[in-house]
Formats: sequence, structure tokens, C-alpha cells
Amino acid sequence: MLVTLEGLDGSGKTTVWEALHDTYPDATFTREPTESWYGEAVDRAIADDDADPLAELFLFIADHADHLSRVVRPALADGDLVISDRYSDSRYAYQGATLAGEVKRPMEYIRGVHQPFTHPPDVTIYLDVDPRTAMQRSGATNKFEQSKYLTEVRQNYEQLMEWQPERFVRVDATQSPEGVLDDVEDVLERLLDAE
Ligand SMILES: Nc1ncnc2c1ncn2[C@@H]1O[C@H](COP(=O)(O)OP(=O)(O)O)[C@@H](O)[C@H]1O
Ligand SMILES: Cc1cn([C@H]2C[C@H](O)[C@@H](COP(=O)(O)OP(=O)(O)O)O2)c(=O)[nH]c1=O
Repeated sequence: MLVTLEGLDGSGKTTVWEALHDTYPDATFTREPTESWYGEAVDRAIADDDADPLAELFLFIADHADHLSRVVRPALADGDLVISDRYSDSRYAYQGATLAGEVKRPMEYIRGVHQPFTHPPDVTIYLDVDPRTAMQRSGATNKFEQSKYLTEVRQNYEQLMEWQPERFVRVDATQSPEGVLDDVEDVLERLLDAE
């Protein structure tokens, strides 16, 4: 089963993802951007305020393609529980915002590029936090962590949840870290029991 964690920068994804290592020691833990050379190229784009948004999208997608073939598909083929800190929805929400005005219907466009080759998550846990809190927590260290931009990203996540309500579980990420982790663990326990 493929479970992804999504949300704004500072929503607490990495904190939860790290804590889940203890709960599910046999799971495959992974993340996007990855640590491959494709991921390093992505990191360069993130650090470049003048990166072309379309070129940046395709770097993220290249990293995703490599991630799928090298990590996600083999782990799923072995029957593993795979838990990814960010995945394709980050592209739909974030690049959906950077490409507004560059291409028509950017979220539909980006989903269309993924559709022929991606492996969609079975469940996506959305850590819901307002952009202000997200920015306070993340320290607004990169170009994506700006209030107006994160507001658009959040709207895009809301749109994705409207399109596919069955895939998403929303968790209130303004709670304490312990409260957030309890909710996420409850979700995972129910899912794995139902398998
Ligand atoms: N529920 C929470 N309440 C308050 N602070 C949190 C919470 N979860 C995480 N943090 C803190 O916020 C910062 C960003 O958390 P992190 O897990 O890295 O978020 P993300 O991976 O979503 O960017 C870290 O300093 C972390 O300790
Ligand atoms: C995976 C991914 C990340 N991003 C952005 C979100 C983050 O601002 C940045 C780096 O991701 P990440 O390292 O997960 O940041 P954080 O832990 O702060 O959430 O890249 C995209 O814009 N598109 C994507 O597809």
C-alpha cells in the first residue's frame, strides 16, 4: 500500500514521517524531492528564484519517474507499506500555482502528464494548516514559502480533495505534534486493519 503525506511547508509532514519509523519499522520510508542526482537538480531549481517554472516542473517530474522505478514500484512489488513524505500531489498543488498564467488549467495539465506513468497513492494524508502558521513554522526559507503563494497552493490542495475525496484524509495539523501523530496513526491503523 502506498501512503503519502501532503501539506504546506511547515505543516509537520517530516515530523510525522520520522515518528512513523518507530511505529512501522518494516515500512519503506521515502520522500520527494529524492536524494538522487535528479533530486539534487530539483534542489538547484528550488534555490533559483529565476528558474523557469515549466523547466522546474519537468525536473520534479524526472525525479518522480526515477523515484517510481527505483524505490516505489520495487517496494510495492515486495508487498511493503510505502510511506512517502510528499509525492505527486505536491506537483499538482505547487507547480499548479507556479504555472498559473503560463499554461491553461495548470493542475489538469500536470495531472495529465503524470497519468500515463505514475502510481497513484492508495491514501493521502493531508496535514491541514493555514499559510500563516505554516510560514511561522517553516521559517519561510525558500521561494515557495511566501504567504500569497502558499494560499494558492492550499486552494489547489482543496481542489484536489474535492476531485478525489475518497483518496484523501484530512488531519488538523494545527494541533500539538503528539495530537497530529495520534490522528495519523489512527488513520493508518484503520487502513491496515481493513486490508
Ligand atoms: N504540530 C506541530 N505543532 C508545532 N510545531 C510543529 C508541529 N509539527 C512540526 N512542528 C515544527 O514545525 C517545523 C516544521 O516541521 P516539519 O515536520 O519539518 O514540516 P514539513 O515537513 O511539513 O515542512 C519544525 O520545526 C517542527 O518541529
Ligand atoms: C515534491 C515537491 C516539492 N515542492 C516544493 C515544496 C517545498 O517548498 C520544496 C521542498 O520540499 P520539502 O523538502 O519537502 O520541503 P518541506 O519539508 O519544507 O515541506 O519543494 C514542489 O514545489 N513540488 C514538488 O513536487
